[in-house]
Amino acid sequence: MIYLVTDSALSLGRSLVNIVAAALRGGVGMVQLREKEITSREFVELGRAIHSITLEYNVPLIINDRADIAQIIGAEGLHIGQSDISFKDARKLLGQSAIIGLSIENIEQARKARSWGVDYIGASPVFATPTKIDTAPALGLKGVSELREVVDCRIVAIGGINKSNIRQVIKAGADSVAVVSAICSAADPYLATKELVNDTII
Ligand SMILES: Cc1ncc(COP(=O)(O)OP(=O)(O)O)c(N)n1
Ligand SMILES: Cc1nc(C(=O)O)sc1CCOP(=O)(O)O
Ligand SMILES: [Mg+2]
Repeated sequence: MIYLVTDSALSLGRSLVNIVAAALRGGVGMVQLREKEITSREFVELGRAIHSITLEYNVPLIINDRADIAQIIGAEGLHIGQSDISFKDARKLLGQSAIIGLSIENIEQARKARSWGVDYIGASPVFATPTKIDTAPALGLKGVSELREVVDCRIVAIGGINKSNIRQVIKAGADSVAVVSAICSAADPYLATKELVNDTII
C-alpha cells in the first residue's frame, strides 16, 4: 500500500487538495496531512477540505502531530513521533477506533510500540532524505529486515523512498511505504502514484 504524507512546501506551488485528489485517483491507500507551517485554524480548514475527498474514496485520513485537530475534523487517525504526545494519551483522547501510528527509530522503540498495541509503526528513516533532516540515522534495508524479524505489527517504511528503491523496501519486509516528495513533487502526481502502486505488486 502507498501512504501519501503531504507537504505543501514541496508541492511546487500546486494546490494540496488537487495533489491529494490525484494521488487518490492513482490508488493511495492512506493519506497523512502533515503541515508544519500553518496556523491551527488553517490546519482545520485544510483538514476538512482534504477529508471530504478522502471520504469519497473511503481512504483513511491521518493527521500528523495534532490530536486536537484529528478530533475536531473527525479524521480516522493520528501519526505521532517519539517527541509528540504519548501513544497512551493519544488513544485516550481519540478512542479505540482511531488508527494511531508511531514513528520508531530503533528496535527497542519498535518493541515498546508493539507492546502498546499501536496500529502501525513508521520505520524512520529508511534512507536519508532532504524532506526531513531532523531524523535519526537511516535504518537502511537491513534495518527494515531486522524490524520485520522482531515485531509482528504493521511496518510503514518512510524516508527517501521512490520508484528506484520501493521494491527493495517491500522485499525487506515493509507492509506499506510512505512517501512525500515522490508524489507531492512529481510532475504528474497521478501517474507517479500509479507507478508506485504498481511497483508494490511484486
Ligand atoms: C508514516 C510516518 N512515519 C514517520 C513520520 C515522522 O513522524 P515524526 O517523527 O513525529 O516527525 P514529523 O513528521 O512530525 O516531523 C511520519 N510523519 N509519518
Ligand atoms: C515525514 C518524514 N518522516 C521521516 C522520518 O524519518 O521520520 S522522513 C519523512 C519525509 C519523507 O519524505 P520523502 O518521501 O520525500 O523522502
Ligand atoms: Mg511528529
